Amino acid sequence: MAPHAETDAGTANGGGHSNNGAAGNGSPARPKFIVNSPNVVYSDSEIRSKYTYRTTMVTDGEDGTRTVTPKETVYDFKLDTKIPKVGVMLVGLGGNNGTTITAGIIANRRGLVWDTRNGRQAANYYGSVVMGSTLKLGTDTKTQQDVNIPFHDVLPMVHPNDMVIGGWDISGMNLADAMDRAKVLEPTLKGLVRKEMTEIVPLPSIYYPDFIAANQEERADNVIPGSKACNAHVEQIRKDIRDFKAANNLDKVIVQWTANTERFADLIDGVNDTADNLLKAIEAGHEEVSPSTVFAVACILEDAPFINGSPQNTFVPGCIELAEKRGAFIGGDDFKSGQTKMKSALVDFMISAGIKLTSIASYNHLGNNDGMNLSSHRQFRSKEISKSNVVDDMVAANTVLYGKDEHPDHVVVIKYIPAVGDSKRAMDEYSAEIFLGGHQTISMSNVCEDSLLASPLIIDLVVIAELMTRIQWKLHSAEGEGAKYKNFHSVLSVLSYMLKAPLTPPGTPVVNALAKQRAALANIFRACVGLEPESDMTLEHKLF
Ligand SMILES: NC(=O)c1ccc[n+]([C@@H]2O[C@H](COP(=O)([O-])OP(=O)(O)OC[C@H]3O[C@@H](n4cnc5c(N)ncnc54)[C@H](O)[C@@H]3O)[C@@H](O)[C@H]2O)c1
Ligand SMILES: O=P([O-])([O-])O[C@@H]1[C@@H](O)[C@H](O)[C@@H](O)[C@H](O)[C@@H]1O
Repeated sequence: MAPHAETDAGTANGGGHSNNGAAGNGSPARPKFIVNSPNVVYSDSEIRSKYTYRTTMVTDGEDGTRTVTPKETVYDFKLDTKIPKVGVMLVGLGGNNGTTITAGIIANRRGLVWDTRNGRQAANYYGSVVMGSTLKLGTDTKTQQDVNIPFHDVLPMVHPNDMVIGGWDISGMNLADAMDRAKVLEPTLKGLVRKEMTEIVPLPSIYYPDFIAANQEERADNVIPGSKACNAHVEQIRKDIRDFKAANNLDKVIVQWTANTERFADLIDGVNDTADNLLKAIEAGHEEVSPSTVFAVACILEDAPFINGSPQNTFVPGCIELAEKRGAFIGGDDFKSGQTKMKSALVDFMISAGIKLTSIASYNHLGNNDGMNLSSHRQFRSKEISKSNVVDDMVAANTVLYGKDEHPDHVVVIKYIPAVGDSKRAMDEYSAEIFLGGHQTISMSNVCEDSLLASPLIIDLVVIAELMTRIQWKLHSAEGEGAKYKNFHSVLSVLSYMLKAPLTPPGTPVVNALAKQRAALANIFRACVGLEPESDMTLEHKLF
């Protein structure tokens, strides 16, 4: 049966139209709700709020006493409500994730419906926290029931249907052929988007063979001359960003690395320890500067937010310092899509329930190109690190179960088995000690369609990173220079919910617990419109 003809945009799940009636054309978006508070002021182009941030400070006295003091800090937030026209440039556009998210946005934008063996399937954005989930706004005054709204409606955000997609790949294959190579999408859907996908050809990219597996060489037919870092590469990438922005009449460009996992770069004083040294190392063609770091530097210099969806240490200290100096935004590392997302939720539940997790055996096999790249040890090592560190904060927080430096055994295994393609098989075993010497073992099999789970995260990372560029803050009591509104720190740790190895501002703690990450996201956005964090205390249902 021929693929169903496209339907009106409004009929597909999740596809829908742009939000707030402002389709990324820079006009102010109509808020989905109005906060009735003296602390929130709306204008044609901004929402300003006064927000009291309440924390608790703990002081341990030398005599062993512990004093706990509530602390209040009053902030002013300013949100630019004009939704810009946003372009997304993917490094690795021709890969499984790149082709899948591109086809997915086309399908949603056009409201496509196609035949599958289970019947008709409408386009949707399931798996995107922004487009597929809700958050509690408050309590209905009449029914006393929770009022939940789409996450996307809490603040004016870019709609993925309005995003313009482009990018680079060392493989010059057009996206229709690359989509076939990826073997992720249903033929009926591919048939409906093939024409548009054929017209998208990745820009040539930089290729330094030593950083990815040798088995990737055969696809490297679309490369910019030069096999190590140089200023010309930085300038070419910057020009590509400017040209893409101009050609599509964009207000902003966000760049994401969804190219192959690189080996870790050695951290070398005098090379990548400071911003100046890193720029000099690139100019000198130092062989320890990776392609992903060159992309990051180019984006920082071009003031295009750069997000690393892979586990390598793109953000060497000099790169972070450069972003801080220039007030550019960066975020990473490594999309948290299936096996690790489940791990961070399960470990959070077990340890916070007082169950002493003693070992995690985390195995998976997959057969896509990512898996082939990871079959090379140095690239696997990057992934092993990001998949292994994801429980550290939860273990360290429970000193009842774990002594100093005590932690569960944790083994990560990834095997490449071409036959299963993108349909990764994850098998995990969690062992734990329970009451009175008992033991609990949880064995889990989790078939993760890798690209269909990871691609919606690309949307979340873009939408939230873009939103963060429109939020500024200052201390309410500040005067003089301090009274100027400032951006959030360059390192967008607010993106951690979508990432395995969250990058945080130097010296600040890493939070991997999934529920905490999501709560931080939701409550920061609530604060921008003067709303208290959702505490889930529901005293109104307990005190009457
Ligand atoms: N579930 C997931 O798919 C998932 C989850 C977490 C992280 N990741 C990471 O995301 C990345 C992409 O995953 P994928 O499944 O799409 O992999 P993929 O191998 O299908 O795609 C990677 C693409 O990057 C291209 N590439 C390699 N080096 C490049 C360079 N220097 N410049 C431009 N393009 C380059 C390759 O040609 C390929 O097309 C991988 O690093 C993977 O580890 C994926
Ligand atoms: O599912 P998850 O743990 O988030 O992460 C995935 C790994 O399990 C898989 O082995 C790897 O190939 C993917 O790139 C991704 O990193």
